[in-house]
Amino acid sequence: MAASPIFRSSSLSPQLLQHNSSANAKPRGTAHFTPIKATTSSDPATTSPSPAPQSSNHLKHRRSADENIRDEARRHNAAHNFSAKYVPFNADPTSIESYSLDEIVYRSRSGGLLDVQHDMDALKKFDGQYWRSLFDSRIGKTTWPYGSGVWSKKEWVLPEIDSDDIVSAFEGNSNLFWAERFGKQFLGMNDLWVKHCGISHTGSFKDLGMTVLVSQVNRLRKLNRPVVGVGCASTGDTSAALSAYCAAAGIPSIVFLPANRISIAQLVQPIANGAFVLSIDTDFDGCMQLIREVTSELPIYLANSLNSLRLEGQKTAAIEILQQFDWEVPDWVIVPGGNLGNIYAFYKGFHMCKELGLVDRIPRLVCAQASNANPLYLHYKSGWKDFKPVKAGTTFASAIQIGDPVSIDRAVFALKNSNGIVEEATEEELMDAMAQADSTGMFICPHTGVALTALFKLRQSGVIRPTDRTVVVSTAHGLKFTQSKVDYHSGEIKDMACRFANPPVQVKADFGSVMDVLKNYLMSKESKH
Ligand SMILES: Cc1ncc(COP(=O)(O)O)c(C=O)c1O
Ligand SMILES: N[C@@H](CCOP(=O)(O)O)C(=O)O
Repeated sequence: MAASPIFRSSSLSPQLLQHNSSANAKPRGTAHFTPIKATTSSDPATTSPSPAPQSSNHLKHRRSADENIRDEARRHNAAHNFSAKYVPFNADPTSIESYSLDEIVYRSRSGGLLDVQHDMDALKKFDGQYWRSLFDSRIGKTTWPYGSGVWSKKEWVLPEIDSDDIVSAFEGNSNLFWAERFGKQFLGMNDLWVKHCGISHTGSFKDLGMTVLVSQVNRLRKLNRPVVGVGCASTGDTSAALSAYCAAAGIPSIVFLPANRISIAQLVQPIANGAFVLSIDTDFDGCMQLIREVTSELPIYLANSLNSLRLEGQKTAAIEILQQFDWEVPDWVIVPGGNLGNIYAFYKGFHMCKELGLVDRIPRLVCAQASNANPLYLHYKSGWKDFKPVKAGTTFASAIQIGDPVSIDRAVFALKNSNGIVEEATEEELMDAMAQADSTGMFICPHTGVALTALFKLRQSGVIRPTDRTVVVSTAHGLKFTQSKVDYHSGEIKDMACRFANPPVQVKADFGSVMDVLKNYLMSKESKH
């Protein structure tokens, strides 16, 4: 049996303290603040090893009354030799360019994307069974920080951050819902699942990435790095997550929102959490361009998924899916795509599980886009010839109304390496799919409607078979998008039949009238029985 990592003490990874001057190459729209070499009393290397695995199993006793869960974690803190650093995304294997995660850098020297690279050799010292048991042992506990679905995989996420610096709402561990009736009734499928990533602290999967990014910012601020606030451009979910996690940590947040293009529920989230909210008269792509320029000039840390830290948290949803299936691999995973960080995050999570021996294959990935904002779909259909951004049109799936996705290269990589597919959904298709899912007991967002449309199409073409185990990723809570449901069920959408609308019946306040409508209703149900 492989040894527990926490039995082995080692010194702090040299990368953590190294400043790579190459980070100072500064392409337009990126920030490279010079880091100050520093250590804190909370460095992993300065803490003593604990005598048992860092699962919560070894914590037999209740902590004393004057101790909170952070204090308790501090007592159990352990040394290990796992580490991670930034490297250019999909770099040539001979490249030696890398940056410490304590540097403020979003782009490689050539202006390309970055990726967080883990020391896989160190992780591979422990076999797949070890990692499966360790992750399984942490589920459903309140031990800090492992009660979070993200931080229960801490060694694979940010191995070097001190647990004390972590900002978490115990996000993740979201419901993997067996869509029994929807699968049978509409698709003839018996093994269809919906991963409800939107049933989360701020109502979307962004919490998974934001806990990681804001935790690292918390650490950077303790290290006296020049970070005065954290900023993002958003279609509504990134801003909600950023403002909540920053508020929890007492860090200023700044959000750039495209005016009149996000739902009221999403707009009110950062306002309530005390963010500095700029409503800008442009679309998301315009906001994204502005925040990139601003964060290269001011000590504002960039929180969009251009920042590869975010994807380290988001990838844990993939690991969680495998874990929820007791480490059996589904055949398909369908993800709605906008700025395209998440599809890569899923790929990365699945791929790490394969590389570290937890599973022996990865699922095929499907990325689903709204037809009104479909640059990836067009690129796929062109046989991956040259990519052209589009001007994104209005869509009910407003959080993916994005024409120039920052993670296009990551998405193409993920799809090519998972034998993936890209599909698209018209407005009518996505709204019908959402209504059909809701009619079977779900309450999904329009983006999940896009993913379900992709599933309908792939079932119709026979690409996905009736018995294939399929997971649709639901990315946000339906309650954030109630106006779209009101419009649909009122049948008031121009050029849309709203086939599954279920409007309320207006009835007079007298017994006879109520009885009449009820009898009609019951008779219509009986005739369908
Ligand atoms: C609800 C929702 N679904 C899907 C997406 C798409 O994720 P990504 O931008 O990582 O492709 C987003 C954000 O873009 C979102 O907010
Ligand atoms: N849907 C996103 C768009 C920005 O995506 P990000 O993952 O790059 O932050 C949002 O909610 O803002």
